[in-house]
Amino acid sequence: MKKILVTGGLGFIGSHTVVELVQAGYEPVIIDDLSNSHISILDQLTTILGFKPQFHQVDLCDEAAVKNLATSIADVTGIIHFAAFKAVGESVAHPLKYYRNNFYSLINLLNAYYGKPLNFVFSSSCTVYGQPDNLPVTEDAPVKAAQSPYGNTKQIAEEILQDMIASGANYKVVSLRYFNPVGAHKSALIGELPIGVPQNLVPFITQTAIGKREKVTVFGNDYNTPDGSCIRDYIHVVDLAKAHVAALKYMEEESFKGYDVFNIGTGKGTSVLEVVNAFERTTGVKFAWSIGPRRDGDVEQVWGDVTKSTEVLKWKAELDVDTMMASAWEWEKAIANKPL
Ligand SMILES: NC(=O)c1ccc[n+]([C@@H]2O[C@H](COP(=O)([O-])OP(=O)(O)OC[C@H]3O[C@@H](n4cnc5c(N)ncnc54)[C@H](O)[C@@H]3O)[C@@H](O)[C@H]2O)c1
Ligand SMILES: O=c1ccn([C@@H]2O[C@H](COP(=O)(O)OP(=O)(O)O[C@H]3O[C@H](CO)[C@H](O)[C@H](O)[C@H]3O)[C@@H](O)[C@H]2O)c(=O)[nH]1
Repeated sequence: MKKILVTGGLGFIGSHTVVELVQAGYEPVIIDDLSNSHISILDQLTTILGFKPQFHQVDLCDEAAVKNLATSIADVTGIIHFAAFKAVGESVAHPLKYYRNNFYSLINLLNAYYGKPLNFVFSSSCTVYGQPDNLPVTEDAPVKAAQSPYGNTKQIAEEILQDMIASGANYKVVSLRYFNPVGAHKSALIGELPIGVPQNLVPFITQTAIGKREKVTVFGNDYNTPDGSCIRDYIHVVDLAKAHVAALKYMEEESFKGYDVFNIGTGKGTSVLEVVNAFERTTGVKFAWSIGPRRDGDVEQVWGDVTKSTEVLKWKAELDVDTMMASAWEWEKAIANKPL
C-alpha cells in the first residue's frame, strides 16, 4: 500500500482527504501540531474508517523534528502538504507569524525528504489570481499582486516549488489552487472547526442559524454582479479531497515530470445572496441577515475554469451548493449537540 504523508491531516480539508485516500487504497500518515485542529478529530476519523490512522504530533517549523520524521517514516511515496495558517485578516495583523509558519514548514519538509523521488501536492489558492481580467479564470492567467501576507505565502510557495523543480530536484509537484471549500463529510463526524468568530461565509451562516451569532452581514450588494453581491466558486470539501487523490494518480504516471498547477473548483459562480437562499431553502432554517458595507480587500467575482483538471486529472466536482449547505448544517448541529 502506498504511504502518503498528510501534513495538517487533522484540519478541515486534510481530514476529509485522509478519508478519500483510504477509500482509494492509500495509507495516510497524519502529521499535525494541533495549532488549528482538535485531537478528537482523530477519534472521529477512526469511527469513519474503522481503524485508527497513524498520527504524529509534530510542528513542521521544528527542523530537527521534521528530520527525525523523514528518518522514521522514510518509505512514503507522496506528501500532501496542507499544514499552514490560513486566516487572511490575521495574516495582515501578524505577517511574521504567517511567513514563519507557512515557509518554515514547507522548506523543512522539502529539505528533510530531499533526494527521494516523491510526489508532492501543495495546497494553493485562487487568491493568487486576485480579481482576474477574464472569467472563468484559467491556470495561465497572470498571478496578481497579493492582497495579504497569507496570499503572498501561497504565491511565493508556488515559486519556491517551481524553482526547486527547475534545479533538477527529484520531486514531482502539483499545486492545487482551491476555490472556496465548504460543506462537511456526510457522516457529520468531521467538518470545519473555525476558532473564534468565523471569517468565512458558510461557517458564519451555520453558527448564526444555530444561535451562536446574532446575524449574518452580507458584505455589499452594490457590486457589478447580477444581484449586486460577490461571486465565488464554492466547492464541496469531499470533492476537493478527491482532487488530491486524482493529483497523486496523475503524478504516479511515468510520463508526468516536474511541476503542474490546477484549478480545483466547480467552474460555476454563486453569489453571496444565492448562498443565503440555498441554505434557507435546503435546510428549511431561516436566520437573520442584512446587507452591510463591502469588506476591505474582497474580490468582486471569481470562479474557475476547470477544463484542465477535468481533462488532465480526470477529476470533476459532483456535489452542488444545496448539498454543501445541507452537509455544513448537519455538521454544525452535530458539534452543537456533542462539542469536541
Ligand atoms: N479553507 C480554505 O478556504 C482554503 C482555501 C485555499 C487554500 N487553503 C489551504 O489549504 C490548506 C488546508 O486548509 P484548511 O482549511 O484545512 O485549514 P485548517 O487550519 O483546518 O488545517 C490546517 C492544519 O494544519 C495544522 N498546522 C498548521 N501549522 C502547522 C505546523 N507548523 N505543523 C504542523 N501542523 C500545522 C493545523 O493544526 C491544522 O490542523 C492550507 O494550506 C490552506 O492555506 C484553504
Ligand atoms: O460574514 C460574511 C463572510 C463573507 N461574506 C462574503 O462571502 C464571500 C466569501 O467570503 P469568504 O470569507 O468565505 O471567502 P473568500 O472568498 O473571501 O476567501 C477564501 O478564498 C480566498 C481565495 O479567494 C482565500 O483562499 C481565503 O483563504 C478563503 O478564506 C465574500 O464575497 C465575502 O464578502 C459575507 O458577505 N459575509
